[in-house]
Amino acid sequence: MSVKEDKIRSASPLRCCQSTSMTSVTSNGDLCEAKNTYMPNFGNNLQMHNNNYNFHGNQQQFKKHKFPKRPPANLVFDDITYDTWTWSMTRFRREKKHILHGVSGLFKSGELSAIMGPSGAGKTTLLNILAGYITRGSSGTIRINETIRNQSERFKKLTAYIPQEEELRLNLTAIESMIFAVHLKLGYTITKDEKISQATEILEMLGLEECHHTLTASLSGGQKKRLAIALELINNPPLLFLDEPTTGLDSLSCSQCVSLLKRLAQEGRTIICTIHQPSALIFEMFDQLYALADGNCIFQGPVSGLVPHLASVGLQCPAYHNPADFLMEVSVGEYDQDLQKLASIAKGTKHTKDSELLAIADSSVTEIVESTTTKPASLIMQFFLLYRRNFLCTRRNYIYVLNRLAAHIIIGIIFGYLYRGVGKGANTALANYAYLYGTLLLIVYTGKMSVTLSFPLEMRVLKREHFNQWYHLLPYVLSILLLEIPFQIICSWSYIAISYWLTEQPFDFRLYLFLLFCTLSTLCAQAWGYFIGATTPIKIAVFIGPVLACLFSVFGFCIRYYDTPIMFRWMFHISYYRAGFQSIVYGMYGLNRSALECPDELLYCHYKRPEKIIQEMGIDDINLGANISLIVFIGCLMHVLTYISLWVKLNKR
Ligand SMILES: Nc1ncnc2c1ncn2[C@@H]1O[C@H](COP(=O)(O)OP(=O)(O)OP(=O)(O)O)[C@@H](O)[C@H]1O
Repeated sequence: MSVKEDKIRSASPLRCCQSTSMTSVTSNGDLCEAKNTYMPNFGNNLQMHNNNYNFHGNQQQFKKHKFPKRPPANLVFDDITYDTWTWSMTRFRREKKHILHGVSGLFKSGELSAIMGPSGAGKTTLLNILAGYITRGSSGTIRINETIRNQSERFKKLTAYIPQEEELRLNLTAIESMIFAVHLKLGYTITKDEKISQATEILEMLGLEECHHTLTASLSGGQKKRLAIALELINNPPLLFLDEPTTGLDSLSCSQCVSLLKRLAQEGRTIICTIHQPSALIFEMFDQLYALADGNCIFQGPVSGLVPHLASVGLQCPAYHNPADFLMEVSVGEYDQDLQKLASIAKGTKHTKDSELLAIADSSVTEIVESTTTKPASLIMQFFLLYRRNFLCTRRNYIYVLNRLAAHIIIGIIFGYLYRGVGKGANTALANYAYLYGTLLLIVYTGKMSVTLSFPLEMRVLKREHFNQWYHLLPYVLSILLLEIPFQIICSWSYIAISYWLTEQPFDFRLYLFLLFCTLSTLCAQAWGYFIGATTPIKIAVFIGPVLACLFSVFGFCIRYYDTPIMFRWMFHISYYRAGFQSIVYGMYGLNRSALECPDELLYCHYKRPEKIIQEMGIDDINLGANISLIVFIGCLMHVLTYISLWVKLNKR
């Protein structure tokens, strides 16, 4: 190292990080040794990073794509607390847990700010509260410029939140994801060509031009992260929150990601992210630092001020030490420092921050909201876009689709073969009874379980997209249902077509009754599946679904109404399975069906007269209309309950 370089290093405010790597990236993304790039002050360091972390030469693109200028949105928060209740396994009682202890601070527009602290310090919790992603359990005030933030839509329009797991649609390519997002977010405000060129430009700006046609599932961790950012940049929000954007990335992708965020901040956005333990190089790229320990703020200010601040309280950062690591060590108590004291010193600096804030000329929130001329898609357009997107994803996932269809066809052949010809004979009436039960059980299971298991996975993407104002809940739910319902009907009918024919059931109006009740029952089960999937964690959903199906299937098949203990008779009345099954059996053997065939070699056929079956099963006086109403009512009720629970989950966090 030259004497000159040595001098430069010792002049750096982060002089304890002399071990900083000097590697950089060329325009084609290769790692190489940096030449004369280390700058002694933070303003110039940015220059260094801009030179080093050039996303495949997309600097020009960064300049080319101009987002409309929006007024600055500064975020000020005061006395934020967050409490939650936990269950103590040792004391067997609920206990209140204080996670944030009245933290205050300021994040300014045009700056890239980091919330740092050891694991469990409350970083994600604070970020979520500031972003509005968590509302319950917290207190304190959050202001955007001078306006106190509440849960109204206009504040949500100003922010974008990117969770740690990006939660992207894995079956779409990068450009498809962008184009759907552009359509949803910008509606009819710009032409289709403008939308496509905007999507392309943003992707190029973020160094994803090579990945236009790559499925999101195949993107690398860093590319996924950049795609998640690109998707949220479309409507140009002035405030961007990112939860651990660098976690899981290698050092190169990490630097690219932070460098990108820095550039976005320099365009006037307020960018806040949590970060775990950055390298010295990445640490330097942040403008502001907000350090947390045990739910208290122990430092807030420019990154360059950290080492001098710690030194002023007697915590000398050792030479050759990354200040970010040093901060972590202090935060976990390795230097026996009283963290409460650090917290109270940090609180003392708050007044300076307030006066600083007053000095920044603020625009009102209304002005910021009105600074964009774009309007999102209408509800109907949202529905069609989401429907198209789901259709595309389902088509791409054709293995799953084919498996589901094939399973119904194969089981139809197996069941049909096992029970072949049982539909017409008097001596096989009980076997037919078992076939009818098995058929209903199968389509109830497949209808329910296919969505019970897939819906919890949907929830995470739904949460991110809905929170970031991509669409409303109603078009989303309708777009899912109107794709899933026809598919389930096709699957059930494929099974029925094969097994009904093989078992030689009557081909008259009874076929239509059979189809009607099978279809209603499978759709009602599907509605239950959505409800269970939307309200319970996946581990519970996998057994709750089958248990409920088994429980309700007992009524009507294994046990008659009059044999059921009085205390359980209500289950008879609300069981859609019972209603479906009894109606199917009634349709098969009631309604004046003529005598069943009794083979010549048999002297006596107990069920030659079909009404005997329904009399013995105690279903000779059922009301088909009432059963249809019950199944339809329960199906609709479940959809309404699913909608309400989703709404609560998305809006009352
Ligand atoms: N809903 C909750 N119920 C119980 N405890 C919670 C809840 N949310 C957060 N916590 C607790 O609050 C503390 C802070 O959590 P948080 O996720 O904010 O930490 P963090 O600093 O982001 O940690 P990490 O870096 O490991 O992600 C942790 O001890 C966590 O267990």
